[in-house]
Amino acid sequence: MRFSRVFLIVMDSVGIGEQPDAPKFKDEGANTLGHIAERVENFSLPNLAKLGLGNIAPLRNVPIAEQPAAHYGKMQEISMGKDTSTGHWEIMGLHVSTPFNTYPDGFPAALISEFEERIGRKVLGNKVASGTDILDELGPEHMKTGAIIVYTSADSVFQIAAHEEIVPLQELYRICEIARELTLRDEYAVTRVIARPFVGEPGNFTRTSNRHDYSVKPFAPTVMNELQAAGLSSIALGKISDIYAEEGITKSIRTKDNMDGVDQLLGTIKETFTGLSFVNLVDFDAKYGHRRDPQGYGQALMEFDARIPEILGALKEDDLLVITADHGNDPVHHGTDHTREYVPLLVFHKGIETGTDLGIRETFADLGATIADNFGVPSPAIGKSFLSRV
Ligand SMILES: O=P(O)(O)O[C@H]1O[C@H](CO)[C@@H](O)[C@H]1O
Ligand SMILES: [Mn+2]
Ligand SMILES: [Mn+2]
Repeated sequence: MRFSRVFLIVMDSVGIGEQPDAPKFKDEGANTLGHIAERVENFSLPNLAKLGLGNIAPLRNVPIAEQPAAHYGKMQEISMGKDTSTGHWEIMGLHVSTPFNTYPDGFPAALISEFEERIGRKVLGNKVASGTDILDELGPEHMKTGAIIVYTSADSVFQIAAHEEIVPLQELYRICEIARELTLRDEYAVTRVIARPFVGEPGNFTRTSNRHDYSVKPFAPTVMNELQAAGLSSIALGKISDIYAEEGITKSIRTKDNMDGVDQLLGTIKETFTGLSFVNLVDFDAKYGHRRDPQGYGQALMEFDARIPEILGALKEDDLLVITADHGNDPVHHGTDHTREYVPLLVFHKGIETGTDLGIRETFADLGATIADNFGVPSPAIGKSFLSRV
């Protein structure tokens, strides 16, 4: 069957157990969904369970559906990275075979001093840190001196934190553009610069939704470029337009949080178009995974689960819904970084009587290949379409 519209939900960081190559990433034993299900009291995901989530892997309180309403499986990432860009790019058909540059010891002194000169402010931090811990540590000094906070992580990110009342947003964005320009040079090759504005008082800082990401462009056309070139819609909701650096996108809408992401997706279901509507729900990752907060993560999953009936009810006969993720972020794992995990795959449309097992997909790109197949646009270089099994 061919579908007029594909609705793709990436639950950011909702992994479903370690991949065979997890030890290479120091992620043996990681299991985002599994550990949340074990740890969180009164955990249940009744609607995702009906779709077949419990058929993918054993999850406490998520029963195996006898007649799953969706096709189900899990996907393996083949790219050499476990960051958001790598995961999303692979979903849309790119194999990231050279890992992005990371900066476990902070950025080179030459880069920082050139940056300081260009922006007319000093830099604090310049190290690997959790984005909330570093505010507690350096926020007060930042407020006193006006020096900005620069930090990174296990990902290829140059993150810039500043208080909205000390560095006005427009200035922070300008500073980020300068950082973007400098770090695009081959010698640095940083994937993303991220503005991390915050508000509040020492000891009580909160980050605002004025976060903004400046990503490098995907190194080759993705399935979304092909959709756009074929005159189809490729609608980006939430962080999607940042992740693909506006490439292959016909319309984009930013979102405030997960529930707004679901609202915006429902908004596009009610519109008339042919093509893709693609949302990233980032709260799972940013608010709970990196914060190592299994309770909060569990609640966020349950809140999302509660919206599933609304989404299914709004779909038309020739719509396809796909729910997946981009990497893991096990909130009980060591450190505060992503984890190398399989991602769940749930594929729903109204005509399914009993969902079938799509197995372990060898690459996330099987999804991009399926979308390309459905719309009759050129297939990506990697990935096998599972459209005939849908
Ligand atoms: O600790 P915070 O600031 O949330 O940062 C996290 O968010 C970054 C971008 O997704 C990741 O690389 C990780 O560092
Ligand atoms: Mn992510
Ligand atoms: Mn993350």
